[in-house]
Amino acid sequence: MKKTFIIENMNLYYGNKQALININMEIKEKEVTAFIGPSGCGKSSFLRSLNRMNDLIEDARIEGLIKYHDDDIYDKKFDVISLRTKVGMVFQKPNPFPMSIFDNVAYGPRRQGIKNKKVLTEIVEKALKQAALWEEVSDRTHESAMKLSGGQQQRLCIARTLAMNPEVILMDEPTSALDPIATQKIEDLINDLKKDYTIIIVTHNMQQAARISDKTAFFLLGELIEFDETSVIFSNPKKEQTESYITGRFG
Ligand SMILES: Nc1ncnc2c1ncn2[C@@H]1O[C@H](COP(=O)(O)OP(=O)(O)OP(=O)(O)O)[C@@H](O)[C@H]1O
Repeated sequence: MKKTFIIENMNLYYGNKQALININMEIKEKEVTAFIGPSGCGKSSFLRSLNRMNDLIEDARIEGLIKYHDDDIYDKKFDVISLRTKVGMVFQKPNPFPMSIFDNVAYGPRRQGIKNKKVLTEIVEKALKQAALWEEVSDRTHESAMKLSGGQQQRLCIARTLAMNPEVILMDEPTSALDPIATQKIEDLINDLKKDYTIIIVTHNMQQAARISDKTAFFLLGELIEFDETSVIFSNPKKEQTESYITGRFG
């Protein structure tokens, strides 16, 4: 399988504080990769560095190499806008825009210059179907997205990302604000989407990582302790710290 990201000797600092220490990792195409580890270990910081969302944090600084396919994404000439189109992101708290369901999903394509109503309608319908939301909203796409339930809002945010035709979807604890039924819908959706997309998910929920991911990366205090097939991490980890974490001895 092709490599989507190659990360070499990567360090991340917030001012003087080092949050990630010498990370080396390869992320493969069309796999689900889960990042696990105790609070503050750097999972979200690492996720955000993959589409340069850390650029928005004033004193964040990155050293080392992050390659997306053949390109160094921190190269001065690299096009960050196109990176964020290809590498979309879904956040912990559903964050629909205060506008209609349709306009939420059409927002990105419109900003890319698509104005034709028929084309936009097709994009919106396809994205809502892919996000397993269409059946619930097909008769009210003109209504405010704020009226949807939390789980529906999160699937809408996934549809909004899909409408940009990404290759990778980064998810930062996408179910932590949801109830178990809404969580299961998102997990089913991730399972479906991995046929076509590369998915990287930060989760606090180890059962969730075990259920949905192909590979799992365990982080501790800014270091990548172990990265392997999910079945290996959860049944036969090589490092003692991983074993302690997955058996609930800390974190
Ligand atoms: N904007 C920021 N400015 C300064 N320090 C930050 C910032 N964001 C994160 N940090 C610090 O970097 C370290 C890693 O944080 P990060 O949020 O990446 O960890 P995490 O594993 O995702 O934690 P959690 O699971 O609690 O979200 C922490 O010590 C945190 O305090």
